[in-house]
Amino acid sequence: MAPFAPDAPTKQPSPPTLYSFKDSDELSSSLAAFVIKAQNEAIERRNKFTVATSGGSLPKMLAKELVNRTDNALRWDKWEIFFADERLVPLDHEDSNYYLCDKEFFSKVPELKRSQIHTIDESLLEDPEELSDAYEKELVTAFAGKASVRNPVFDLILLGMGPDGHTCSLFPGHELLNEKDRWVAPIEDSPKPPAKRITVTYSVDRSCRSSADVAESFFYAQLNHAHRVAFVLAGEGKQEMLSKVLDQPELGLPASRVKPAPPGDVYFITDDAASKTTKYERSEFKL
Ligand SMILES: O=C1O[C@H](COP(=O)(O)O)[C@@H](O)[C@H](O)[C@H]1O
Repeated sequence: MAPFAPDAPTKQPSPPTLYSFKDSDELSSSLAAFVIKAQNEAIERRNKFTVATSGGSLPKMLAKELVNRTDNALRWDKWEIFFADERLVPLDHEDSNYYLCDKEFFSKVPELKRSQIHTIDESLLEDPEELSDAYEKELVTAFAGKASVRNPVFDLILLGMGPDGHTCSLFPGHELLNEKDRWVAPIEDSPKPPAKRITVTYSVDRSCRSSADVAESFFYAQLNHAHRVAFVLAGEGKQEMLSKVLDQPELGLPASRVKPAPPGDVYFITDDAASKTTKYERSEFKL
């Protein structure tokens, strides 16, 4: 399979694809099939699978059909897991996205080693800037093998969306929506507690930092540089905001701004309760 080579910046991102399923069971089994396809393509491409996950309602829906499988479809040894956002609390704190993912998902997969899961550095909790820089470096190092080369492109980014349209820890109207420099940024005034967090940013336009990177003309990362980005949303509580995000992208809500550079794609994988009111066209789920 050809390596990911983002097209010229003049090419427009593809519109989102909406898959809607009758209930949460169907959503979870289709999500598992979607993840396995992304995994298989990534392994064929680079012999590993890099995934960024979120907290909130996602880990439970993700785990439902991924853990305890008996069909050998999952190649856990190839997974490298990162966090699309994280709260600045100890990793065993119940507000931690790692803690939640571990409780719902990782701990149920004995094949997954702790070294495959890239968590924040707990020793830096008192210094959000430092911690955020360290996590960015962690990401760069894991992707490129050395911190001086910077070209992470996630194979899959899994996102949730809050009732205000926030995704990761990117909140409506917040200055971080315009962050063009950092791939991972700290936020200390999150309107949803806890206030201190880090988040992956969009950072699509500024895809290089050093002149060497400029010469290396495709050099892409973050939310808008991934093979696949998937929002996973279930329940009536997501209905109103999903309609706004899909039907009124001009509102510029944080979730609407996720537009991966071609050939990356963005998907909304929902149940019918969440997608009930959107007028956006549903696509037939085929892999
Ligand atoms: O604060 C956060 O919220 C979002 C959405 O959570 P959900 O419970 O509405 O699914 C989540 O995606 C993010 O990781 C988390 O830090």
